[in-house]
Amino acid sequence: MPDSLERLNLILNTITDGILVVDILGIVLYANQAAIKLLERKAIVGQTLAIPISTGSPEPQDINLIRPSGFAWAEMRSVPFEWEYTPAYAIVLHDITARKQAEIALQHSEALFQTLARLAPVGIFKTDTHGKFEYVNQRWYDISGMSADLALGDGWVEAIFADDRARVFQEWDRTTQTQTPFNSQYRFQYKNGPVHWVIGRATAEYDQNHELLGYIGTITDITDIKRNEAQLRQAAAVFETTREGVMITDANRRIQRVNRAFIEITGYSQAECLGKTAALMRSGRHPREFYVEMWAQINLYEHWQGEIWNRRKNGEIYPELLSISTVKNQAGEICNYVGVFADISKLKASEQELEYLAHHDPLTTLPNRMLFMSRLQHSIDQAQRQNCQLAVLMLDLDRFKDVNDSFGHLAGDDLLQMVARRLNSRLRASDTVCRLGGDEFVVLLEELPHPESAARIALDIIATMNEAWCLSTGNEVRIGVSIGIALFPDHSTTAAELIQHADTAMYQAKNEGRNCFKYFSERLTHAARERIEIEYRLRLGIEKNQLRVYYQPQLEIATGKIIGAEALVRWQTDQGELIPPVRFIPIAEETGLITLIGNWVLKETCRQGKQWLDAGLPALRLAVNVSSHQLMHSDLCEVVRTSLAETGFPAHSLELELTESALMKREKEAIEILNNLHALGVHLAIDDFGTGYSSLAYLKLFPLDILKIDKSFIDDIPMAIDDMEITATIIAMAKTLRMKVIAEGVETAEQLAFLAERKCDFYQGYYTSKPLPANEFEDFIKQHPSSPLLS
Ligand SMILES: Nc1nc2c(ncn2[C@@H]2O[C@H](COP(=O)(O)O[C@H]3[C@@H](O)[C@H](n4cnc5c(=O)[nH]c(N)nc54)O[C@@H]3COP(=O)(O)O)[C@@H](O)[C@H]2O)c(=O)[nH]1
Repeated sequence: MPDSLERLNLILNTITDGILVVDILGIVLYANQAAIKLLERKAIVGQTLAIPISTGSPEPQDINLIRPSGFAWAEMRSVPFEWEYTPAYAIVLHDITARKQAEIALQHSEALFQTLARLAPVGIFKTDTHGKFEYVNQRWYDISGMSADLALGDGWVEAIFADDRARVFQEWDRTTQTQTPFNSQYRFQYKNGPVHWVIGRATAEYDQNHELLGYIGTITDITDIKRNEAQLRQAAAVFETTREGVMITDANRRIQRVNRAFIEITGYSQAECLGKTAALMRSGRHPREFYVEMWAQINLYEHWQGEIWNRRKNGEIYPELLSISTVKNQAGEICNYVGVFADISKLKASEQELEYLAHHDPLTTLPNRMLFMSRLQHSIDQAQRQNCQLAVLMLDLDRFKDVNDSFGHLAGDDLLQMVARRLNSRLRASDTVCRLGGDEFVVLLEELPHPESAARIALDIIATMNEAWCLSTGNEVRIGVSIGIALFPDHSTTAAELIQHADTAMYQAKNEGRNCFKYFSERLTHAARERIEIEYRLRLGIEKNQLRVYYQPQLEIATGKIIGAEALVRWQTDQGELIPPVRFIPIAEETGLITLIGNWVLKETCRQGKQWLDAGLPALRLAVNVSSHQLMHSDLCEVVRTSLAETGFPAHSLELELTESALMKREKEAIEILNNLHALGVHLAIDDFGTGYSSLAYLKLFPLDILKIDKSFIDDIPMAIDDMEITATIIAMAKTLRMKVIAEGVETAEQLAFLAERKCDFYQGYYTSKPLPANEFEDFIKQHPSSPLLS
């Protein structure tokens, strides 16, 4: 390199721009240090360059340089000139890489901003230092309703909802004055367009020198959130203020939330329920199957509604009308169950109240006609199934009108209430008393033992009504009652007809002079009156000591010896009439008088027996009848024990005759009583054998000594082969059981001969003697110490 070039090179190497000399083919002829550095090539002279060496214009041109370390930018100027006599170009390369990169970054950032501003879900605005809008994005327009050109400057103010404008200005002013961030909720509405709630945020923007450039802000549309908030507030208000209890559970039915009404109804606090299941309130009134079915329905139909009994915290059980619904998540899975319920205890109570009012007489609170008819129908159905009798008694008060007319309706009402109370107190709990209206009452008697029993109750009612009545006015009055009686099934089998017949009978009673009863049929009225009269007279007769004991001899068939007698009661009236037991024993059994009579007969027989023993008569066994009522409703053992003790009659000389039906009524109790009696030493006989359903096995259960063949089997011997076979069988059976056998009602020698042939042990009957008064029986024994018949 010549000196001049050397010096030029030294100079050019001090320049920061790259200097190149290239020939017209682009081969580098010279490069200064700055060019070598810029192009990042060491041995560049002699090489070609991939740059436009001649632009044809002296104007600078930005070119892109490809370097090992990457792209670079240079501003290139090229000037043609002659280098060592050869045409060439002098090229100056000014490194503008940093500026270019900044420009590109700015372009990218601008593009990015535009994209973000376009896609952003928020409205974006930019203002100058005075708050005048310089830019808004599309979303800002969507929210505000105002186009960008109108919003610029102060135009945006028009888009603020009128009511919020003053407040927004205030807050914006504060932001500009204090240069603190703006953050406010307000509304946009432009020209009656839709209202949009927004959260507006803005912050000041500064340059590198901390000079205020303006403000950049966003508006976020929160209209939906506000709407949801409002709906949630409404739902929360409904949840908390509704009178229905609400319970929300998770998918595992664990309680998550309850409302105030729930707490008030159940008594459980929120904390006491959380995490528990609704089983907390189970009443125990529903079987397990009820809940299984309920949940099956919820799972199938996603809903269940029904009435359910639950238990409050204080233990009270109450009815609820409950709806349970499922709540599902977006995946369709159940995430909650919601139970809404109303406490319907008051509703139920008023329903019951209405039900009560519909079926009861408000004055007396007695059942009314409607309820009576339904109970009567029910009783008829039951009586039909159980083959029972029942009676309807129609009652009409006598002289009630006089009380009303004389003392006023209030006194009349007072009397009716008292009548209702007295009727109720006199009747059994199973009987139904109802008021039909006015002074008419009707009574239903169930499980009537005997048709005449109704008459007895009617008489009791009449007596009760005839007692004095003290009105609230202070007056004492007397009334009567006429009663008509109709019987099921004798008079009718339908409810309506029974009422009608009882009504007819009641009018007949009224026509017959009032204060009396009448059956629907004359025959029954007559029979009932007769029985009632007998009952009345029997009571008197007992008091007046009119009962007698007759003795019918019992003989040993093989020897003809008198071995004892059956004691049989008789009732001898003052007039000397001898009333047979068949006429009064059934009535005595019905009324319970039988116990009185039976106990008397027992004691009298023991007394007489002892007297005969003391008088030197042969030892005889005296048999006394015991009725089923006596067996079950009195302390028979004690009565027997005291009778024996008080009279001194030996127990082994006493025999008690019990009927099959009496033993079969209450088997277990009967066995115990008989065992106790047997332990006393008395003999026990089963009376009327063959008329009931006794079996061999059954007889074995009782400690019986003697079996008495019923008269009905003896009557037709020797004509009735069947009866003879039965009698023979009974005798054989008794022998198997090691029991003695006695036949009753023996009236003929043929009957006796048959019994003797069949080895029957004893007999009694008119063939030898009718039942005799004690003195005659004594004579009989003395005259007939033994019978020569079979000897
Ligand atoms: N609980 C009580 N029941 C008693 C008592 N006294 C009697 N009765 C029962 O009354 C029914 C009728 O008794 P009665 O009219 O005394 O008749 C008895 C005999 O007189 C009668 N009899 C005896 N032999 C003959 C006969 O040859 N012919 C005939 N036509 N009648 C005859 O049988 C009756 C005895 O019956 P039973 O007791 O089954 O041995 C009767 O059921 C008595 O039981 C009493 O004090 N308490």
